[in-house]
Amino acid sequence: MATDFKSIPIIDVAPLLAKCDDPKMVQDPGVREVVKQLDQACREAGFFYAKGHGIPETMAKEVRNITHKFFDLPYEEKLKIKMTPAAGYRGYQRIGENITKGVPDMHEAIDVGVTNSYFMFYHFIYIALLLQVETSNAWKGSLHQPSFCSPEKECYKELKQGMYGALGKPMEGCNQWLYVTSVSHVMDLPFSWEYSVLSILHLVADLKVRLSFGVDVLLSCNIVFDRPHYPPNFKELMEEYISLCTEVSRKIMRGIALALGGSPDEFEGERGGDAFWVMRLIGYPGASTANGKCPSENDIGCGAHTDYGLLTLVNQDENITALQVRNQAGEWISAPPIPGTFVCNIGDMLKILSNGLYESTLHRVINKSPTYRVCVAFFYEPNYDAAVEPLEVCVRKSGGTRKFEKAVYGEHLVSKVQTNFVT
Ligand SMILES: O=C(O)CCC(=O)C(=O)O
Ligand SMILES: [Fe+2]
Repeated sequence: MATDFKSIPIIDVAPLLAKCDDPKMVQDPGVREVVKQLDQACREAGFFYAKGHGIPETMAKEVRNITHKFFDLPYEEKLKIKMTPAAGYRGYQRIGENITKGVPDMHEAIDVGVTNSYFMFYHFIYIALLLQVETSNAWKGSLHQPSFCSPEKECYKELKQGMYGALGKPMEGCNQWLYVTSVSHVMDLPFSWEYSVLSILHLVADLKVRLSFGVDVLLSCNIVFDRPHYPPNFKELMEEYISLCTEVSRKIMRGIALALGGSPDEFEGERGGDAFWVMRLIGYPGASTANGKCPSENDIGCGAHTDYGLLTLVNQDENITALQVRNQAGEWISAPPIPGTFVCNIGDMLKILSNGLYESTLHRVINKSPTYRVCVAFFYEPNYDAAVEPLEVCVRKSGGTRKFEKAVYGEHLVSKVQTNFVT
């Protein structure tokens, strides 16, 4: 339950992170202190700054810099990976395309995926499959929405076709990111024989598909083949960043499990052992003071909302205060950037699991500065098919009444994504 907090606490999570896979972690005085602070912050604000998380500030900054570079690309380039329902809600959303409570948000965004180590292998399989297509008409349909997913780690964690049946269907799709398939993109990368050979093979496969199926397939091939020019080294950086954020989140969640009075692995196994995650790069244009107009409360970068899952790590641009968190009295409390920290907040699923002991607090973004602001938000979620309900220990602690029905995380995500996205 949120209170009338006036500022957001800063927690040094280093002692927790150092010991959190130690079977004796519960007895460690450093861990206990962090757990106590987490409990207070999650009860009172639902928000805290995490310092001592171990992800170097140089890396966090590089991630933001590269995000700036992506949004600096010409609009036509960014549109090449436009987000659509058919693409499993992955890709680029232009300004105003994200909707919060019926109002278009003044931000642009991309949900990012990056190539994993099986990248080359998948590509060769892909090419081989494409070269076979002319022999089977059945491939026509699947080419429109490729039935095998791209070899990326997903912006939304990868959901393979059929993985969760009807529940997973809306989020299936290839992340429209870092598909190193066009010569133009290859030119952006340091020279490598592998990429060059791959690129030529892709072109051959593409040509063969076009000859076989004509214009209809040509369109879908363009979706696959025509990628924007990405800033170089994006892949390696994001891959590493995502894996570090996943690990930091898992460890903080072990502390939060203790804070709720559970065992450290409360959010593992069927609840979060295969945690879904989403990485969202967001760009908020600077407030325009042109034609004498003052930046107003109407220029909402992102309308008041709660996050959907367990824990969010927000990596925000330096020197611009734009994120605001609502306290119980309805006041908006600023969460200015503090170098070396993540702003962390709990999501709807943790609110349910904690039986309301912890709040998923409303927050919003208003960029009143004239400078373009980026934020890289990493959302750590339960397993996609997790049935989430209040933990017994939390029901007991909160007077014995269950305050929430069981919710399936994937359903919650899909309903949110579908209402937040305008086609
Ligand atoms: O831009 C920010 O600081 C936060 C963005 C946010 O709240 C979100 O994407 O859920
Ligand atoms: Fe949020």
